[in-house]
Amino acid sequence: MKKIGVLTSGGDAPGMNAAVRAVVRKAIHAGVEVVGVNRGYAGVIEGDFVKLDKSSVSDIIDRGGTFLRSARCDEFRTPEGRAKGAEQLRKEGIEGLIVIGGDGSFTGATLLTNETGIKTVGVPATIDNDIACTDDSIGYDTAMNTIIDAITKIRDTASSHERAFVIEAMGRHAGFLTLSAGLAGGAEAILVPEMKFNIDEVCNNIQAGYEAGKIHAIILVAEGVEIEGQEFTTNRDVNQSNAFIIGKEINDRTGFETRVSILGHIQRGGAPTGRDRLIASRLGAASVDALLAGETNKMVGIIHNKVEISDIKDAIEGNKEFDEELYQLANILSI
Ligand SMILES: Nc1ncnc2c1ncn2[C@@H]1O[C@H](COP(=O)(O)OP(=O)(O)O)[C@@H](O)[C@H]1O
Ligand SMILES: O=P(O)(O)OC[C@H]1O[C@](O)(COP(=O)(O)O)[C@@H](O)[C@@H]1O
Ligand SMILES: [Mg+2]
Repeated sequence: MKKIGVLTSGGDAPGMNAAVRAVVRKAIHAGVEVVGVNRGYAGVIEGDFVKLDKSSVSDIIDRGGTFLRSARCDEFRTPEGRAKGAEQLRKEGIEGLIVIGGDGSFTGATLLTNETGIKTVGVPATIDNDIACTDDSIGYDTAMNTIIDAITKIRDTASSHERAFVIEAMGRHAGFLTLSAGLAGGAEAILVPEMKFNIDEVCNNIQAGYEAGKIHAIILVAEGVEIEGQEFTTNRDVNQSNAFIIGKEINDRTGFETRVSILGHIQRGGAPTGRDRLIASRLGAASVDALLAGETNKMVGIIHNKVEISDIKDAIEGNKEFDEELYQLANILSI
């Protein structure tokens, strides 16, 4: 392989830049040319390419977002869009493509490979950490720390005013981010889509804490939680968020005056943590190794602190196991 492409796709995640940097420098080290694709699959279809050399990735290891920019591209969901994309890649001489993104981006990658023969390797990057075949995805650790920081700040004002706060965290349909941030942030209650909850029980626990002298209560809620009788909503329409319904219940049933805080896209930004820079560097480099070894339809991940290569199909379709033990521990420690 003489020339490879790299793109970032789907929701951006802190550490994507560090991953692109690793791809570029590892490939050049191996004597391979690298082309950056701007704006994910939209750039593939439009042929929006930029040649990347070692210096073009200087000063980005510490920057949030993605300098290649990202997109959600509907045209790539069609076979015609992907055929157009493959034509652009071939015209540019790109023989293999590294896709840094989430499950949706990987679905696009595997369809591109199966339909057109363009080789692809995925690098997991999403704050949601909802991808199987890797313990962590790039961006998750930074987002977790952003949420913890928000909890700490909100707890200050919650205590001053003796209030309860329902804080909504991202994660689409998954509660991984909420669980880890809620445990590490010391939330009084953690509500995630993977675990059924009883609003009476949640309110009783909060009320018991209030009566025992607690002057704050933090209820961390994943955006994907479902409440019986309510339709699934995400924070794209904050006014529909289930966090408001939960907040009203808590306000009305406990002695706590309650406020709701939707953290939103603040969770996607900021300088990546050391841990995210490390896994981004390791996975970016490993994706180049995999592509140059002739692999395709694969994803590189980190399992038990070792880089592992998996079939991308397993990463997309595999159910990432929710850690119920950790959830139980969080409940015990919160009371
Ligand atoms: N089923 C699909 N078929 C083809 N392409 C897809 C599919 N799902 C997602 N994609 C492509 O990947 C992009 C990113 O996916 P998305 O789900 O938005 O984010 P993420 O990759 O972070 O999960 C989409 O905008 C689309 O271009
Ligand atoms: O930025 P958008 O398009 O509003 O999407 C919000 C969604 O993207 C995320 O921040 C990240 O999800 P992906 O990594 O799968 O794109 C989700 O947590 C959230 O539900
Ligand atoms: Mg996704």
